[in-house]
Amino acid sequence: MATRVRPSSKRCAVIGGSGFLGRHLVEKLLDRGYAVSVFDIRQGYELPGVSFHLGDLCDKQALLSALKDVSLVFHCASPAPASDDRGLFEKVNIQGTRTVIEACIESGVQVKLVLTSSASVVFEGKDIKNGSETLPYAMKPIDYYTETKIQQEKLVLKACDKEKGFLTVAIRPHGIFGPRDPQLVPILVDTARRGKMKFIIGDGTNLVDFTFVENVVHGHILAAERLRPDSPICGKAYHITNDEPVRFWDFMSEVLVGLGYPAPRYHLPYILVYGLALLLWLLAMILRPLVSFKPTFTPMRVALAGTHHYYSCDRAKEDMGYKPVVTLKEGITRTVQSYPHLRKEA
Ligand SMILES: NC(=O)C1=CN([C@@H]2O[C@H](COP(=O)(O)OP(=O)(O)OC[C@H]3O[C@@H](n4cnc5c(N)ncnc54)[C@H](O)[C@@H]3O)[C@@H](O)[C@H]2O)C=CC1
Ligand SMILES: CC(C)CCC[C@@H](C)[C@H]1CC[C@H]2C3=C(CC[C@]12C)[C@@]1(C)CCC(=O)C[C@@H]1CC3
Repeated sequence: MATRVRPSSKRCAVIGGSGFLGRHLVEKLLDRGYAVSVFDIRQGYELPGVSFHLGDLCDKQALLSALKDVSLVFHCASPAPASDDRGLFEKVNIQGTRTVIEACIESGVQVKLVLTSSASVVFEGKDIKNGSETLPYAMKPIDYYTETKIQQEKLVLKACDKEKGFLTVAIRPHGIFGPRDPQLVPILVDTARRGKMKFIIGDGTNLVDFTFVENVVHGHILAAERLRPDSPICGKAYHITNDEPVRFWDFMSEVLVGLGYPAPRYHLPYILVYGLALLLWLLAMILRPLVSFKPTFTPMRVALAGTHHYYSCDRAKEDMGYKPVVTLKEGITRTVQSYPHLRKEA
């Protein structure tokens, strides 16, 4: 039988470390003196102190070699939420997460696993105001992404086992934004460039959480460093946001105007746009064998744009001393400045 080596506490692995959040997390971990192994299907960059292991998280052998001598694992890999490939979400988020758990348990004596979940696991397209972690999981998840994020979070929290020395925690961010984000700002600008950002869905007063990426990273590192057998955070989920709910359309307008595009002005009734988005989504499904088109206004995006959904961070404040490190205003300024290539040309 192979001898088990107690891993170095300053070596950690980031699964999905080539992605937007993953790379910000890797950079902060390096600053804090960790040596980092990145496991991802692609290598997005190079950094001193980081070793890359290319592979699919569904492949246990590949994972085991990346997790060698590692005592702390962050799992922030996922297919893009905009995908409609149900099979891929099930394979990566559910089967893949099972494989990650097995690999962690097999790889060491004491391993901590920090999962990036999502506050959307409780969102069903209806208003949520200051929602706490006691809200039940969505009974009717709004898309495959959310459906599989729920299963993923359940698997990770259930696997927490102090006896076996396997400790887990889930971080639930919402609406992550910041430099190098491949989704929010690029999709917004693309929609504006195609002349489709003229309308406000609903009355425009709905409050939403957007979270600057460095605050999400801060929440992950606090959780990792406080995850001990005697800590109250074992096996629990934590909302991590900017703790500054903002009107969805004010946030969008500030980013658009910051990049030189006009803010949306005309109002459309929520129910009308949601109905149209649903119809388009159904059409895209039916016609998929013949033509392939991806509607910009998906039912999920319309629901996110037209309802209140903001979450309480009280549990993270109490159990881990969480406090956002960058304000929303500062986060927006830094984000806008980081996208010179997306500015409207004069
Ligand atoms: N972006 C957002 O607003 C929010 C994101 N999240 C969660 O945060 C996490 C990180 O998201 P982002 O950084 O925005 O996404 P991203 O798409 O930039 O990064 C995901 C990374 O996972 C990797 N990956 C995908 N499938 C893989 C596989 N089978 N094996 C190994 N690596 C694989 C990708 O190559 C990519 O580098 C995800 O779990 C996502 O569900 C949660 C709440 C909000
Ligand atoms: C076309 C416009 C109506 C909206 C453009 C902006 C959107 C692309 C983003 C606004 C809120 C974002 C968001 C996510 C993705 C990008 C947005 C829809 C998530 C779905 C990403 C994954 C999650 O876990 C939850 C996020 C909620 C907010």
